[in-house]
Amino acid sequence: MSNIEQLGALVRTIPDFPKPGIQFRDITTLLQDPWGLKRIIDEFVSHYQYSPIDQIVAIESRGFVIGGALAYRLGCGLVIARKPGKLPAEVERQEYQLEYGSDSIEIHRDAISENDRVLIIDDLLATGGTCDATCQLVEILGGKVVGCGFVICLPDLKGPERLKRYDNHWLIEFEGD
Ligand SMILES: O=P(O)(O)OC[C@H]1O[C@H](OP(=O)(O)OP(=O)(O)O)[C@H](O)[C@@H]1O
Ligand SMILES: Nc1ncnc2[nH]cnc12
Repeated sequence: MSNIEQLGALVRTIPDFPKPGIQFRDITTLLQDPWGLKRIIDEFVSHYQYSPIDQIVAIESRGFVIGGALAYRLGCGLVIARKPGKLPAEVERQEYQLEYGSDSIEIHRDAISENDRVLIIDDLLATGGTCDATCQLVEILGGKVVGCGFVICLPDLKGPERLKRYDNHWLIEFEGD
């Protein structure tokens, strides 16, 4: 088995969560495996180590875990994009549709400076709504999105098409969702 196949085998699939018909790809089982956690961070480091990045924007909530470890390894800053009402200072907000509902995402207005080179990190790319909204927030604040990185992509939900204007990278794919 390749490293990537082994990583995929560490992801747990929960049928009908949080709604009937959704196959929930649960990365907690991957994160709690010492080899798995190190492997995903090392894979991202080797992909992004020569890209000029000022800030990682990590998306709530599982994106925080990966984004935090990666920002430490790449020596860049960490900005958190949060669900509404969680950030204490002035925010910019975008609404978006999810595979299973709608939501909004917020970022502190002073977290991104003009021309900051920003890498967006999340655990999973499904429809791309969450990441697209986050990219828009970064651009409204004057940042440049240099890439979007995910542990998992569900290509059938067309996230890569929605984000085709960006340089997207993911480690594991699950077809048929
Ligand atoms: O590509 P999309 O269709 O936008 O879906 C992907 C998003 O959905 C999940 O988060 P969720 O909204 O479940 O929130 P959580 O991480 O806080 O549990 C996942 O962690 C991504 O952020
Ligand atoms: N199928 C899925 N599994 C885990 N997180 C998701 N976010 C959106 N769709 C998801």
